[in-house]
Amino acid sequence: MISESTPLAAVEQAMQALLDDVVPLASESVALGEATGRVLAEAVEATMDVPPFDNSAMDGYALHHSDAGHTLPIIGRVAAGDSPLALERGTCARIFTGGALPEGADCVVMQEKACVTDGHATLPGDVPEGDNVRRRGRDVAQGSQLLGAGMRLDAAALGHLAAQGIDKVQVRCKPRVALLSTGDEIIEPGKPLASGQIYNSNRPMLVALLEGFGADVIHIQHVPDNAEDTRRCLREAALAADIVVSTGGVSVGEEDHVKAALEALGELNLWRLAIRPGKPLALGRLPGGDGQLTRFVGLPGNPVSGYVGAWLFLRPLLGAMQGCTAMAELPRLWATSTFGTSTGPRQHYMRVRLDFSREGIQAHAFTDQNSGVLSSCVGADALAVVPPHSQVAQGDLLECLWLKA
Ligand SMILES: Nc1nc2c(c(=O)[nH]1)N[C@H]1C(S)=C(S)[C@@H](COP(=O)(O)OP(=O)(O)OC[C@H]3O[C@@H](n4cnc5c(N)ncnc54)[C@H](O)[C@@H]3O)O[C@H]1N2
Ligand code: MOO
Repeated sequence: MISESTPLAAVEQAMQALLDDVVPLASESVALGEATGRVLAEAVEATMDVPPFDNSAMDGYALHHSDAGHTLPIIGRVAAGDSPLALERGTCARIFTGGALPEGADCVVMQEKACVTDGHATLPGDVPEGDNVRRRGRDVAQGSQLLGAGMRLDAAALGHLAAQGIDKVQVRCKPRVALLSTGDEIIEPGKPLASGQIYNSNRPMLVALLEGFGADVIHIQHVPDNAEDTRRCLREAALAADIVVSTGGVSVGEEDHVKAALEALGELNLWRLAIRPGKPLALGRLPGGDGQLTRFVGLPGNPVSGYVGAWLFLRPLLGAMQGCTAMAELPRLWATSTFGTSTGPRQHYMRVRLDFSREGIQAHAFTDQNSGVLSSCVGADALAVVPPHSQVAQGDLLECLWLKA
């Protein structure tokens, strides 16, 4: 039984509880145009050479290198898309960038270096074999692995697939996420605020983060601050989702019902972490619709706690469900601190802006690091990790988790 007297858990324990038993979701075939950010479910093998034929890298004249230094008759013309022609020794062909190299030619002289009169080109001497020629298979060799399983498809990877003529890819299904906002004080933007109420800043922020991590946010709901509604909303949310994420209501006050609802409906695996911000994080499982257990991540209500918690916990969980190992950890870099600070028992994830220069990287902390101050996340490049019970002085090296990956 996890209670207020249970010592605060470390991040490593939370990661274990979070990722325990997670297996990648099923896969589906999607059109290449819809595949940005999706994760490959299987490796893709190259079925053809790229480029598929030797071709010219320049607009100019194709010849055999042994004919360099001579004046040659121009016997043909090859634009990109034309079928290749054949060249006899002692002749050359007009060729354009991307045009198929004629049989018998082995180099291209760019037009700026040729002198053309009366259908003849005078070409410079000493043109090496292969000059300005893009060889067949130089980029990709048929039979080689084009992309590995678990790769998140970015712009270059999509281009690489298209160059093979591929128009559909087998990718992991998007994890379906239900997002609940708890709190009687929380009002949606666009509606008037009564006194004591605040706008729901967590919702659009988390939808954007979740979608950026590859999720399909299928269910969004507001949860009133009472035990019965909290149980009902959690139960309903878990039916169709792979993950239920909630914000708020997870601390120790009598208006905080999430932990108790989770314990009543499913299981609480971990509660309260030695981190700042985000101490009252709750991890567990809820009964899903198909007899499976749906993962539950209860983020604290403070917007900065939600923001940091999403990067630290939701990103690796969504990565694991999509079979993407690159999402398991945020990229780390080391930066020189421009500030001093000290920590108590909780590891501090400070929002910093990084300056890159020839001298190295400098980390500037946002002045107010309180977990209610969302402006500390706006424009933050990284989270500087300050371990528990430690001191940081100006000039010290700080480990930073890069948020722009
Ligand atoms: N006696 C104690 N009190 C608190 C403790 C503690 O250990 N002992 N922990 C504090 C810490 S640390 C945090 S973090 C907060 C988190 O509490 P909850 O997760 O229960 O969150 P709420 O109380 O519901 O909300 C906290 C704060 O955030 C605002 N909020 C909530 N949802 C949203 C939203 N969707 N958009 C914008 N702002 C939101 C809410 O109004 C509160 O101001 O508990 C401390 N208390
Ligand atoms: O752990 Mo809480 O997020 O600091 O305010």
